[in-house]
Amino acid sequence: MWYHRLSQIYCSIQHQLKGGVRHSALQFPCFQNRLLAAHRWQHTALGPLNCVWQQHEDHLELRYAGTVMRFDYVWLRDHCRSASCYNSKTNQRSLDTASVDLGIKPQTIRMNETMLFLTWPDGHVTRYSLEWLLKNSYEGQKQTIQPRILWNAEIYRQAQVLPVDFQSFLETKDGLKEFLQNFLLYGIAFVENVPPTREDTEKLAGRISLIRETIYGRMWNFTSDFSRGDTAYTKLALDRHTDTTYFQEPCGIQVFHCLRHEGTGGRTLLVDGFYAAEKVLQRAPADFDLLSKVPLKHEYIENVGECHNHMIGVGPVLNIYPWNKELYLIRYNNYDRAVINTVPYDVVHRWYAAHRTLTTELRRPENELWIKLKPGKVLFIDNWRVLHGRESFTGYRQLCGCYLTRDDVLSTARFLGLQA
Ligand SMILES: C[N+](C)(C)CCCC[C@H](N)C(=O)O
Ligand SMILES: O=C(O)CCC(=O)C(=O)O
Ligand SMILES: [Fe+2]
Repeated sequence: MWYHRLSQIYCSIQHQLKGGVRHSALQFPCFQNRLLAAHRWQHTALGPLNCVWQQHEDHLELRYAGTVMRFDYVWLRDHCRSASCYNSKTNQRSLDTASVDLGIKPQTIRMNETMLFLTWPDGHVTRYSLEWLLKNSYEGQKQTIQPRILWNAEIYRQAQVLPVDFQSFLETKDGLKEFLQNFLLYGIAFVENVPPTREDTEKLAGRISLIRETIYGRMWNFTSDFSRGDTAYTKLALDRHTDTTYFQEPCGIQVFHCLRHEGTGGRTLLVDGFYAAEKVLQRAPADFDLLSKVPLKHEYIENVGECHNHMIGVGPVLNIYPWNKELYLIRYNNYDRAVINTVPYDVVHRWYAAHRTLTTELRRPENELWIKLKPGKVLFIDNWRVLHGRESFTGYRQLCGCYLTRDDVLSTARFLGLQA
């Protein structure tokens, strides 16, 4: 499962951090059997038996805080945090990994209540805190999933997520943190009382990230003048989609600020793509699997005025981390999807069926959140998760905004202590 409810996540994190479960080796029947193995289980000498370990031919096995972890010896040597192997001022490795013997084994292993000590054949000593190992092991990582609240219109409305005030966003750490927490949980967040100018919108963006300059510029201001060869620059309706699917790395975040609209229509549609994908996973797991495996191209070809652009991005609709199956990016844009020539005809047909299943979920009316963007209210959209669209409109409508680099937004969130 790539998705867990928030409470479960917090629970398991707390559980890990506090080392909630402390077992002795003998409480586990399977451990008794393992005692018969060539290498015997060892445990910490003093106090509660909260950690047991066993030295195998090619790895070290550790049971700590209810988790069985297995560490490759080269890995243990490579991650040594001693002053000569790791520069803790720059947080960079100094050790030349290529100089580590791939058959390396520790000469001695020792442990106290909180630390593991390994002495290597050349006498070098590596120390690890058990908490660090737990946090950084493969087995620990498998359990870590970005906390998210998947939503449909009802869930989002019920949550009554408040917009953050412009001043508080710009001037207080709490305002910024609240905003980012909302953004991470829901994939959308609002700032209100923003002066309706491009400069103030830019100021907002600069508070959390670098602006990602693209073929559309840095800050863009657009209206229905067809100044660019794309439907966005018309009055036509746009079905739900994610942007810049034709980049090798689609833009992480999109910022929208409607500066003016004198006319009718033009409401914004938002749909949580991860919510829809989860429904596909539950109802048709084979479709989910296919959507995560079939690579597709998206393409942007523009030859209007001075603008000559030809972009191609390749990747599946659903992108999941291979180690924990967590969904992290959805690429969905039927306008910009290119010719499918990456898979044979029979797979193509199954892919169309899977795409239909996802589209059905994305189009369920109860999953649609419709809002009218107004001057002063700025919307941030996680373009890797939440799809946007718009109703057709009449009259003069001017939108400004920008794309943000995802790395920088997440970096700001982490700096504020959020899990991102
Ligand atoms: C936001 N802004 C008007 C600058 C760009 C519009 C990009 C539209 C494109 N079809 C896509 O979905 O990526
Ligand atoms: O006009 C709008 O509200 C949004 C258009 C759009 O999808 C875009 O600019 O990416
Ligand atoms: Fe768009």
